[in-house]
Amino acid sequence: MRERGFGVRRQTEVYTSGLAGRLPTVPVDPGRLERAARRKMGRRAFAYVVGGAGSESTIRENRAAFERWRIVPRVLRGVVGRDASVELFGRRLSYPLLLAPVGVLEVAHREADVAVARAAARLGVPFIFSSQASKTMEECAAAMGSAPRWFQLYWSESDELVESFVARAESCGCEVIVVTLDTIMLGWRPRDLDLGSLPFLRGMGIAQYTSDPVFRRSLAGPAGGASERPPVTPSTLRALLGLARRHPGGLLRNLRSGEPLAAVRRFVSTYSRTSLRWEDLAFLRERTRLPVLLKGILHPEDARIALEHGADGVIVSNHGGRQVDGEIAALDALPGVVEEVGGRAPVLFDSGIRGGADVFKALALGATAVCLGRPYVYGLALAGERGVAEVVENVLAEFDLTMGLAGCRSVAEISRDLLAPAATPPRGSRP
Ligand SMILES: Cc1cc2nc3c(=O)[nH]c(=O)nc-3n(C[C@H](O)[C@H](O)[C@H](O)COP(=O)(O)O)c2cc1C
Ligand SMILES: O=C(O)C(=O)c1ccccc1
Repeated sequence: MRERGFGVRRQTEVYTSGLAGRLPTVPVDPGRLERAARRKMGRRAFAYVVGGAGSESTIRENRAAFERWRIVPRVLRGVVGRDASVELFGRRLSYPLLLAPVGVLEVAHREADVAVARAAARLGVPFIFSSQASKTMEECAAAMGSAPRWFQLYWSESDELVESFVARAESCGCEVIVVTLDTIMLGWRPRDLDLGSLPFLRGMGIAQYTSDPVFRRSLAGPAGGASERPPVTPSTLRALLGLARRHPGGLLRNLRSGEPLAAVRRFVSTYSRTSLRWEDLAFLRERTRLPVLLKGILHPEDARIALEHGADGVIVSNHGGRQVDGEIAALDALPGVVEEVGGRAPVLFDSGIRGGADVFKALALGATAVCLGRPYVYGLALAGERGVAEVVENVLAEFDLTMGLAGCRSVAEISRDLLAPAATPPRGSRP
C-alpha cells in the first residue's frame, strides 16, 4: 500500500509541519500520548485500558525488559531504499506490524473498532478484530475494502458459537484465526475493582455476540434468562438503561423484554471455556482452512506442543500484563520460544511495544512481526481514526529510521548481533 521510504518522508513531513507551526494531532512521545488520553477519557475508561493484573508488576516488567537490551548499529552499509516488508501467511505486508485485538473499544471512542479499521486499511496494517469488539466484524470489514484483517477468537463454551464466529470471520475476509489462550478468565484488576467498574463495563464489547444468529437463538429459550427480572435498585436501573440503549430494538421494548440483560448473562456464562485442552484444537482445525495462531504463549514447551497440535504459529504475549501479576516479561520469553520453534512457523510478539525502536528489538530477538496494543487505543480516544493513523505512522516512521540508522536495508538484516545487554540495570522506563 505504502511505498518504500515512507518512514523517511514522514519524518521530513513531521519536521516541515513543525517549522510551519503545525503540531501533530496526538503527542508523538508515548508517555505524553498516554497522559493526554488519561485527561480525555473518563476515569473508568482509562483505568480499564491502562490497567493490569495485581500490582501491575508485569506491565512494568514488560517495559523494563526492553530497556535491558541496547541497539548496536552498523555503519556505512548504504541504506537507501529500505524495505521493511515481511511475508506472513502468503501475504506481503509493508511493515512487520499489526494492530492487536483490543476489546471494548467503545470506552475510547464512539466509532470504536470501525475507526480503527479505517485507519488500519489506510496504512495497509492488518487489524485483528476482537471477539469482544464494540462493533461487529461485518461493519469493520465493510470499512476496510480489501485491506488485510484477522479474527481473534475467545473460545466459547458453545461449540456452535465457535463455529459461527469462525464462519463469519471467513466470510468477512479474515485471513488468520488468532486463538487467545491467556484470558480463559479475566485477570485480577484492582483498578477496575476499586472504581467499581463492573456495572460500567457490563454490556460493552458484546457486539459480535448480540449480532450472532446462534447467540441470539440461545437467548430465546428459557435458559436464556430473558424472563428473569432483576430486583430494581437505582444501580440496576442505571445499568439496564445503559444496556437497553446500546442494543437494537428500542429502549422500552428492550427494557420490557429483558433481552439486554439476558444477553449479558448469556455472554458472561459462555464467552470462555476454562476446560479447554490441547486436544480441542482439532475441532477448530477441522472447521477452517485458515491459518490458526495461538496467542498468549510464554513457555517454550507450549510453543512446541502448539505446533504438534497443528497451530500455524504463536504470539508470544502476556496480554499487556493484564492477566497474571508477576509474570515473565513477554520480551524475556521471546528468545526461548523462537529457539524452540526453530523457524518452523512465525513467532509474533506483543506486550510493551511503544515505539519503533521496540519493534526493532523484538525483531532482532527473533519475532516475525509485532502487534501494537494500548498506544493505538490512546490515539483513538484522542482523535478517532486520525489519531489511530498518526500513532501507527509514528511507530512505523521511528522503526524505519531505526533500521536505517542501525545499518539495515531489510527486515532480514535485523539480526541478534545488533543487540547487546544493557551494561546497567534500567532506571525508570517510559510507559
Ligand atoms: C483494553 C484492552 C483490551 C484487550 N482486549 C483483548 C481482546 O479482546 N482479545 C485479545 O486477544 N487481547 C486483548 N487485549 C490484549 C492485546 O491484544 C495485547 O496483547 C496487549 O494490549 C499488548 O500489551 P500492550 O498494549 O501493553 O503493548 C486487550 C488489551 C487491552 C489494553
Ligand atoms: O480486558 C481484556 O484484556 C480482555 O481481553 C477482555 C476479555 C473479556 C471481556 C472483555 C475484555
